[in-house]
Amino acid sequence: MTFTLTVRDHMMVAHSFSGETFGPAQRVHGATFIVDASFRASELDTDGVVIDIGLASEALAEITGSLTYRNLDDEPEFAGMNTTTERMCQVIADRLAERAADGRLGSAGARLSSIEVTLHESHIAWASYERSL
Ligand SMILES: Nc1nc2c(c(=O)[nH]1)N=C([C@H](O)[C@H](O)COP(=O)(O)OP(=O)(O)OP(=O)(O)O)CN2
Repeated sequence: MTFTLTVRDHMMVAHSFSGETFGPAQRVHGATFIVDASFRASELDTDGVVIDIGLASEALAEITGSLTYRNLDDEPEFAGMNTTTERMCQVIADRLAERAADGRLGSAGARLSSIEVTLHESHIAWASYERSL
């Protein structure tokens, strides 16, 4: 039995990719992603929630806020990395997992079984990454 709570945010970034696969996207281009973060747990807490929506929204907003309006090519942490939709799902999920581990998601952090992040890059394409906690 698994319960899921999902919150949504968005972010706007610029980036370029390395590799012939990407054609014109090897040049710097912009992307506006809708970002969905899903928190999963097998049990609800005594309030009947997986995680408080406000807490989950704040955590996601902190992360998207730290990335938005940036050219990811200029960010040292992404040096040598293609910041694809898939990769950015992993980056955001890992940052949420850090927050679960260090207590910033409150008591939910200890109950969560996994976090899944989905980035919608357009109405026809999206990617997801799920990691266990
Ligand atoms: N698996 C992924 N493929 C691509 C990603 C990605 O993040 N993951 N990103 C891009 C580009 O950033 C952009 O979103 C689309 O660029 P575009 O050149 O339009 O790419 P398309 O594959 O849609 O079209 P082409 O026919 O290759 O130009 C690209 N791929």
